[in-house]
Amino acid sequence: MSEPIASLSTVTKSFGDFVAVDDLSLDVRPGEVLGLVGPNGAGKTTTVRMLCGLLPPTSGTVSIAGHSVTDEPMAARRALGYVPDGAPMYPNLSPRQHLMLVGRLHGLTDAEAKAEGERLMGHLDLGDRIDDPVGTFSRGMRQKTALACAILPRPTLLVLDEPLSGLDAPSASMLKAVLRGWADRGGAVLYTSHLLDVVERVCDRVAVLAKSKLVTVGALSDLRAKSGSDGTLEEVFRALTATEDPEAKAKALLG
Ligand SMILES: Nc1ncnc2c1ncn2[C@@H]1O[C@H](COP(=O)(O)OP(=O)(O)OP(=O)(O)O)[C@@H](O)[C@H]1O
Repeated sequence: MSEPIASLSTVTKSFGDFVAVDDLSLDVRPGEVLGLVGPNGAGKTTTVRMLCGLLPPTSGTVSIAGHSVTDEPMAARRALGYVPDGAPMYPNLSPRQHLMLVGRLHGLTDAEAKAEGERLMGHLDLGDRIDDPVGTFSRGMRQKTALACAILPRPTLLVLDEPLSGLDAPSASMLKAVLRGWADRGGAVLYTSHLLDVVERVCDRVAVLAKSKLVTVGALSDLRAKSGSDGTLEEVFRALTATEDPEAKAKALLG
């Protein structure tokens, strides 16, 4: 099997006495969209932040494209495009300024970043807003700008944390096709989401985290076999994470 594009190896992250990610080993393989799912507080964002070099692991190692995220952060970052949840950006800067910054960080010339940035923003229906401050943008517009910044340098690995939130239906459909196309062209995608129907349709493999630990990782058929459920990813997820029936919970909540 070919070398993984990204690896977390026996990674643990503690905040004081609390272990947020416990002894996690996970590979992202070339050509795949890997889904990362789990209940609220399971440790998904903490895992993604460690993978992207934004949070140092307490123990274990993380690498992207063969480069240690802690020892060779610049080389690892050059292989990575990251769209964080909520896409925090510099409010006073325009998409063009963000794209130029990203371009410089990744060794593109300003002319290359300008041309490619304009092309991407045009396809994202934001060509006419490329010089406006992102602080004036809607959530979905910021999300699209963050996506353009992430894919501008054509990274080997795309990491997206809940990327569909805020996108309108056509934009969400386009993004799903982009993820699939990215992987089909030899890149890799780590995709974190609570939208299990989308994860089921887009991802080749799914990693299930619960209570800081990896419950299992595999294709939906593997997860079905492991859970003993023959149903949708949502049903498999409930079985694997021992989540209560939502209807019963809603009844209890309403009293
Ligand atoms: N900086 C921090 N300090 C203390 N605890 C933290 C910190 N960051 C995360 N945690 C804790 O780690 C656990 C995992 O959080 P994380 O954000 O990774 O979960 P998640 O799976 O992304 O959840 P959600 O689906 O709700 O976004 C939570 O209990 C959270 O309170």
